[in-house]
Amino acid sequence: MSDNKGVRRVNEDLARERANCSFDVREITFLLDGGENNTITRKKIEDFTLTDELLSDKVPDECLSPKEKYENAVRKSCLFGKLVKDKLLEFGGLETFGPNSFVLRRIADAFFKEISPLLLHLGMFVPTILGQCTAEQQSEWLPRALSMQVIGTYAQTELGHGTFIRGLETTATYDPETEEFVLHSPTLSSFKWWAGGLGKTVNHCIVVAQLHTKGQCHGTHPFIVQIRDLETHQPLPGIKVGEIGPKLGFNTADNGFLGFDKYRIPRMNMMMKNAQILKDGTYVKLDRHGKMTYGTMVFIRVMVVNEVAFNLAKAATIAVRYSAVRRQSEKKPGEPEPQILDYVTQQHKLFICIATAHALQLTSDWLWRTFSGVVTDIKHGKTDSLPEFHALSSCLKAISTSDAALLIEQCRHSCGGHGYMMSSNLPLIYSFVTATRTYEGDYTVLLLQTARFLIKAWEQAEAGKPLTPTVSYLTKYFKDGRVPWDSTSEGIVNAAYGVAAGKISACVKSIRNRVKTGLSYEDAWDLTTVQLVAAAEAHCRAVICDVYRSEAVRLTEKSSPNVRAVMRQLTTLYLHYWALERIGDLLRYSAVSEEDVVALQQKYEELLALIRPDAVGLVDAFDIRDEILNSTLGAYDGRVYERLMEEALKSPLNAEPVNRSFHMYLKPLMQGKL
Ligand SMILES: CCCCC/C=C\C/C=C\C/C=C\C/C=C\C/C=C\CCCCC(=O)SCCNC(=O)CCNC(=O)[C@H](O)C(C)(C)COP(=O)(O)OP(=O)(O)OC[C@H]1O[C@@H](n2cnc3c(N)ncnc32)[C@H](O)[C@@H]1OP(=O)(O)O
Ligand SMILES: Cc1cc2nc3c(=O)[nH]c(=O)nc-3n(C[C@H](O)[C@H](O)[C@H](O)COP(=O)(O)OP(=O)(O)OC[C@H]3O[C@@H](n4cnc5c(N)ncnc54)[C@H](O)[C@@H]3O)c2cc1C
Repeated sequence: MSDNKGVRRVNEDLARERANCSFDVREITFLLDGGENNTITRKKIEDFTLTDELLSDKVPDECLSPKEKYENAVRKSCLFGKLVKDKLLEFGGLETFGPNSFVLRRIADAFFKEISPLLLHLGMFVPTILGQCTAEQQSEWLPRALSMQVIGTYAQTELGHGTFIRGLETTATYDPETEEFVLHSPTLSSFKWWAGGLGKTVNHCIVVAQLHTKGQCHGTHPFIVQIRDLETHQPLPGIKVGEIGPKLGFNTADNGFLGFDKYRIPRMNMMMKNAQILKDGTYVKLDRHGKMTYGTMVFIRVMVVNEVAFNLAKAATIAVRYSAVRRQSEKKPGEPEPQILDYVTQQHKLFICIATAHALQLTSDWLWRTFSGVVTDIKHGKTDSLPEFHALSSCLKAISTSDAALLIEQCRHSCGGHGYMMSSNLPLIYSFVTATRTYEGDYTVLLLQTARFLIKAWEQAEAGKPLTPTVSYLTKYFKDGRVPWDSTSEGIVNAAYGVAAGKISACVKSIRNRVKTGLSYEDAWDLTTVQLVAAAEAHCRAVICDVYRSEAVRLTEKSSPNVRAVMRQLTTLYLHYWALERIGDLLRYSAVSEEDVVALQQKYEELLALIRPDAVGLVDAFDIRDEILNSTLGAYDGRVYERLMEEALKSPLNAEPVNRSFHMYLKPLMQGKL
């Protein structure tokens, strides 16, 4: 596939797709990056970080032993960390939580096929110091953490409890004699379990423990705990720490366990922004809201929406490019084999992935802006917006991770057998994203948190009280009756809100009817949880549809007509896809008719045909470099078969023509001598 100057040519089908694309790809890249300047900065950062010297791996990661994989990930984390520290100042400094942190997080995928053992340090340890420490504590810990003298993680979950934080068993008992806390793990189930980097990498850790002072328990609080010697890295006396073993993914993250045997830490190692222990052991609560210590979890939930949007964009890029290169079967006897992208079923599998990646990216940008507003409010002592934001971030985290995991798996299905190859990168992308559905709050648990808020909002609507923005639709749909049907995009968004309102109303009725039969409210709630989860899902879907549609319109106001057209096609496709997926709900809660359903299906199929010529251009617009995609099937040049063979030849099993097992086992078996 090289021309006579040694320049690698692009696969002809891909080249033709690009020549036929109706819009300027860069325009959509700028929209997704949040402006041309962001794209320029991103590309500069990519150029200086993605060097062959740092990235080259002689043996594919997946062919290494678990120990070698981990060591390689540590080596690369350190090289990457140093590079970032040395060079990033040129780009305005290490804004750990600014736009550059998203860029860095994405570039990190080129270094770590799975995950960096230092991710939790930057992703959770540093943010928790920022969110939970006083200014004085920050000035002690932040410089040491940012310069990587102190490397940390976040250890909340225990062997026995993850979801139910109030059930955590690790204790931190204050001793006024020595002005220290005594950390203790009273049971096996109280051992910390899961924290990333804990197994072998970190020397410090944020530990969430039940605070006891003056004979009273004040619930869970966060503490900074040194667990390893800074010189020798040996666990300190009183600390039992190790790695938890192989997992579906995250295998380079050295997730760990940790137990304490009456281990002492100074009083000031309690993170004291929201509560304090005075020297004499007096407990002072500063958090009027009550859940401010859960702040890091809210921050990560916001970040995760962005994470999964990007990972879905990666999977869609791989699957769409591969589908343009791959030819299979014949549509009519004797005709040449078509590109598999020409099968309408393939378009149905893949175009929703592109649209969802856009929907989640724009929703994530909007959520991030909303979050910034909430953080500013909190800085000014206002916590009124927190319940709504907790409900919103909980459901968006749940739905975005669940949608992304399902669609990434769909991308793998759409690549047939080759999608099952590790070298396609689809299995690793899936294993990473499917974990997001669980960590930082399980899917069902978070939707039930949102449902709690929705039921309260319904009761407020009933009482004629004003509602906060994301639930204000409940006032409009409060009265019983079906939502009028209108097949415009705006009409579909309204119907989605109508469905959510109908489902919330049904939950309220169900709980009340159950209470009338003599059940307690808790039991009535519990029996209604299947409906409550569905109501929270419907609410979240309506929010995503609404935000995606309105943000896409706003962002493309000044775009070229062709970009506006294709962006409109994608949003309309998303809305039609979900209307058809939830057609039972629409028939129940809206005035949609049988003819309307037929029209929805027809329009959906027309949209697939309209988007088809631009599909490759749309995934090119994600502008994900080959080093980050890490995929034999998805590289820009489309050299799919060549790359598959090149990677296969790197397998250690191909290093020798005959494996020793032949002489040890097969030959004796063949000769009846075993
Ligand atoms: C080197 C290379 C790297 C380069 C990288 C460069 C930069 C990096 C930068 C960024 C990184 C970006 C992203 C990181 C991405 C990925 C991270 C990777 C891995 C992450 C690992 C995951 C870590 C974890 O999982 S940590 C553990 C998380 N655990 C949980 O989430 C537990 C879930 N459980 C809960 O949240 C709660 O227990 C609960 C279910 C909510 C119940 O709580 P409880 O206290 O029991 O509640 P209670 O019933 O008493 O009261 C409920 C009441 O409280 C309100 N509430 C609950 N939570 C909150 C909240 N968070 N905020 C506000 N209010 C809250 C709730 O609404 C109820 O109110 P009411 O009574 O109804 O009024
Ligand atoms: C890859 C990965 C990395 C992680 N990293 C970290 C880390 O760095 N630090 C850390 O502290 N933790 C970490 N965790 C732990 C993670 O946060 C928890 O696993 C997660 O919060 C779920 O809690 P759990 O495991 O206790 O699940 P459980 O709560 O036991 O859930 C099991 C099932 O029970 C259901 N369930 C539980 N409670 C309810 C309820 N009230 N109502 C209805 N259904 C319910 C759930 O829906 C689920 O189906 C990580 C986990 C993973 C998978």
